[in-house]
Amino acid sequence: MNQKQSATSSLDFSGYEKTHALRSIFQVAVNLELPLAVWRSPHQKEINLMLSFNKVKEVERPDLETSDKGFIFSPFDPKSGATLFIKSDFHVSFDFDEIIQHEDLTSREGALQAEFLKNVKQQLSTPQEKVNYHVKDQARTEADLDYKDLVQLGVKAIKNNEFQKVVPARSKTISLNADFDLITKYLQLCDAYANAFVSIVSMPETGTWLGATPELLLEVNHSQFKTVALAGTQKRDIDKPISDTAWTQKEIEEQALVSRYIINCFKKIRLREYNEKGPKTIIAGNLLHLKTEFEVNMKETNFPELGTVMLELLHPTSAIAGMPKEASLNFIHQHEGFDRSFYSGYLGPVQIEQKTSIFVNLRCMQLLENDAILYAGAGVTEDSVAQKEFEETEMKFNTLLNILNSAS
Ligand SMILES: C=C(O[C@H]1C=CC=C(C(=O)O)[C@@H]1O)C(=O)O
Repeated sequence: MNQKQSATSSLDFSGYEKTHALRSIFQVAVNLELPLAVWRSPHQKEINLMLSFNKVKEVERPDLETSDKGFIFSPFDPKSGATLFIKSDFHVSFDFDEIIQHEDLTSREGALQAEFLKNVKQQLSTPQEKVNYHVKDQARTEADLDYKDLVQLGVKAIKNNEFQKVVPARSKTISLNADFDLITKYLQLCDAYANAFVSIVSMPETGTWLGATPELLLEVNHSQFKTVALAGTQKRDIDKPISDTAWTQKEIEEQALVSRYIINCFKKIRLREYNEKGPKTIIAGNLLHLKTEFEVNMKETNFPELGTVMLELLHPTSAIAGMPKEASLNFIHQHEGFDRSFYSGYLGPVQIEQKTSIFVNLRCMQLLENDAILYAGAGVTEDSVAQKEFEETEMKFNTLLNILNSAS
């Protein structure tokens, strides 16, 4: 029988630089083929590393309220793969220099933890410049249709009244610099994008994904529920105050469609009491977006399972699929021509101190041995110009490329 035991940790990180400790734990987890996630929430300093001493779990229908503590990682399309859950068996929180650990393990997990801790100690005393990460070999699919042609096809379908909006995406493969180090780049992303959710998800089943997303899908913090409608993109001019930003009619409508989608989800469950704030301009690294926030008090509305219900209704939102959902998804499946995999899926920590924060996996890339695949999409409406949407995806790639190409 697997008896639960509360293992006391024998790891002492004092005297080690935070980056070195993070690097050491990451390296040992990968060596032991453990699934792990690293994240830094928007506007926080603290970096979290969570791992499981078990294989990642497949979840058919996430139940956020009754879930174990862990990290959820879901592809865009449920048909392309299951939603995965890394149960938290070990969670280190790098809060400035303080490191907190939580464990509650079975005896098998405890034995693996002992090996893990022993290896981390060894690794801590070894100077290290680079970490390895999980790589999943995969057949690379290149889209048949040129992106601008795909956008034009979308505009034509909109003019034909097939749907109102679609968000076609593309991918781009780049070579990694010979001195690429995942942890160095991760920390640079955290510094550069204070208001993004910056993450690494690495496991044998999915390989390694790195991202800095600006888009919250949903948050449940005690009894407070939040979601946002994020859309409309322009390049940020750092010399200009964001209050001076002007948006075109096309961008205003594109974002309003995402807000309308969220309000329709509330309508479906007869939820009438919500607070709506916005839209306002927000900074997302090198870009600006329009954002409206929606908040619900789950106690006052007597809706304790709102997180789970809304996760099912919201994903994929019209910020990544289109409006109406079914027709735009059909278009994407029929014409996009490549597997989005975990791009525009969702990810985030679940039930950590009664808080769940799930983000849309944007501005992300999948790391291969020597290459990386970047992903980006753009919201297409009746007034879209193909060249502009193409440039927008290039700007979205730059969120990561600016950091990848910077000196380490
Ligand atoms: C689909 C992406 O962004 C979405 C989120 C914000 C703005 C968007 C836009 O303006 O098109 C997209 O809807 C992406 O980054 O790949």
